[in-house]
Amino acid sequence: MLRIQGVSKTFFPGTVNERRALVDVSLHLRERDFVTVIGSNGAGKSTLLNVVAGSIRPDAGAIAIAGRDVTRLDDHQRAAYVGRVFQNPSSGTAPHLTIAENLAIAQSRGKKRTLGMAVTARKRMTYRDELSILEQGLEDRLGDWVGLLSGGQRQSLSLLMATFTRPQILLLDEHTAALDPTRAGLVIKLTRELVERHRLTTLMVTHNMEQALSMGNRLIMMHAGRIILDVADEEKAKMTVADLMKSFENLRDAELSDRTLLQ
Ligand SMILES: Nc1ncnc2c1ncn2[C@@H]1O[C@H](COP(=O)(O)OP(=O)(O)OP(=O)(O)O)[C@@H](O)[C@H]1O
Repeated sequence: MLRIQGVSKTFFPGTVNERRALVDVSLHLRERDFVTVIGSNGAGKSTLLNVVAGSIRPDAGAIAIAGRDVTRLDDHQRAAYVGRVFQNPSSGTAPHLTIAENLAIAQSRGKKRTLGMAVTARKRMTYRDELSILEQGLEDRLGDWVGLLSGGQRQSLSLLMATFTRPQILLLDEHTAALDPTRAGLVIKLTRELVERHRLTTLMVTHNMEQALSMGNRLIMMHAGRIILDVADEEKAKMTVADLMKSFENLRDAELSDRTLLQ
């Protein structure tokens, strides 16, 4: 479903600010794989999602979604294939438009902008049905501005919007990190339900080890632009937070000894 082959990305190459964000990364997701992505700050997790979404063009390598090479398509051209939810609840929704208008935009994603953007009575019924899945009463607030919603409600709406057109790939970039634990829990429950219901293939970045272990069928750990751990199925099911912490500690130790060697 998603094939990332030998992808590299360096920001500001050849300058003092050079950052090797991705180094020859290859990753293949089968249909309905749900992969959680962990790693320390600056490991390359968001850049990985950005190159899949098309908002960053890699320096080398190729990306194919559902068998189609999308490497040269920009993010607008990939919108029909990719749904995305960001960390900031404001990023996925338009605050000065109503809930119904936001959903109409989501519905038209990846299609030519036509009269289809109008919110018809029939569409309102569909939106009501879809919103009721969130169990937050938003189905009765179709005409409310999205800016009036709480962070958790906006993030739930973002998730619904990202999955509205049943994308080939769902990208979740720390989408619960800005929420309090109760709201984060609700959004995680909703994530599981929507991924299951629409049989989505998903890449989810998180700093929460428990989330990374309890969600999905596969986990990858990134460090310095590379995938350094890739576990799936039973092997993943057996892993504990302590195992993951140990992997992080080993990395730190290895880095410290590298630095000592360089001195
Ligand atoms: N647009 C950019 N311009 C310059 N450097 C960037 C840009 N985006 C990312 N980087 C750099 O690339 C490296 C990887 O960043 P990235 O945001 O992918 O890491 P991350 O694993 O998502 O980190 P975090 O957990 O802190 O969000 C970092 O060194 C970062 O400073």
